[in-house]
Amino acid sequence: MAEQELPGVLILDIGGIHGVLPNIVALLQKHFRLITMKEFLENKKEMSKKIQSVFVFERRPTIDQELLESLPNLKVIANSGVGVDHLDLKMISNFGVKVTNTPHAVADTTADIGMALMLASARRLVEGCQIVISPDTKYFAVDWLGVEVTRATLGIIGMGNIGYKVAQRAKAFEMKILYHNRNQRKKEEEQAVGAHYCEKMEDLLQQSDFVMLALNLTPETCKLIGKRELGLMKPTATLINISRGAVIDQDALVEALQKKVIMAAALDVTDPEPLPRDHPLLKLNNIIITPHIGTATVQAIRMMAEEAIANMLAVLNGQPIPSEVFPK
Ligand SMILES: O=CC(=O)O
Repeated sequence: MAEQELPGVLILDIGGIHGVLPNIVALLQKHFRLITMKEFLENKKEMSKKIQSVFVFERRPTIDQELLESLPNLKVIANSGVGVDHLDLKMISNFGVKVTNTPHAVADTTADIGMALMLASARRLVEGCQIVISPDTKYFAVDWLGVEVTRATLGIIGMGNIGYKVAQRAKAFEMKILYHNRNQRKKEEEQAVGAHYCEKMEDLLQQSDFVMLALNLTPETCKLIGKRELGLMKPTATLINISRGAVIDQDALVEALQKKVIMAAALDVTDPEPLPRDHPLLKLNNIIITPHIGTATVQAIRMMAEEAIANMLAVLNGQPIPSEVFPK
């Protein structure tokens, strides 16, 4: 097919820290005529007609009413990543545009970060590194005792693709696995990993040594974990978040960590991202925070692009769409 016949995809500007990575560009270019935001803004009249898809990478470009109004031939917004809380699904669907995501590409890599945070927090890895590089190092391991992950109880809130991958890994650590899902019990997954279903989230919170949040952010799950929920957790427990920052009431978390209501927290996500430098969470020593790197691997980024491309092609060719996301 000649290049000019390929369907147009709007992407971020190439290059720069937030640009689309070159290997992803190469993958997209096999199927699409790529139109950067810069090109689009410089020549809106011509470009707007060509654009049939938008490739959303790291939550950009921002999809607002103005952009949708300027793209008359837009058919699909392909989000690279599973969480679509940054997209107004209802508004987009009112424009007759479909939204897709990449739930399969992100599951292993995000579960790995969940395990990494759990292990790093339990075994105080970050403090350990700091001791080693500190000029007045004292190598007294007894001053830095951690807790064991092996055979501890893990409570997973949100047994979707990612939660299940966490459970598979936890099984290898001989953990007792509890899970809570707001809507659906997952009997097959339960059996495969030997997990126990907690109909009430409260039961999971009370029994777990590690609570891992792996659920979507929706209006219903916003601030799901607040003062009351933190108060139900064991004082020796750790809260791990690989979902979205806003599922935790962060003020309540600060207080719980300051007052040792729970032992520690390990977060890959916060609200906002990044946190302001003077945020109280950054002043605590019983917390680990990473900069939303759940899917930041060479392999995952590539798989997300492949999954997004498959979604876009399916929509444009009128075929069954592998991962469509619907407004609630
Ligand atoms: O945050 C990562 C994702 O939504 O996949």
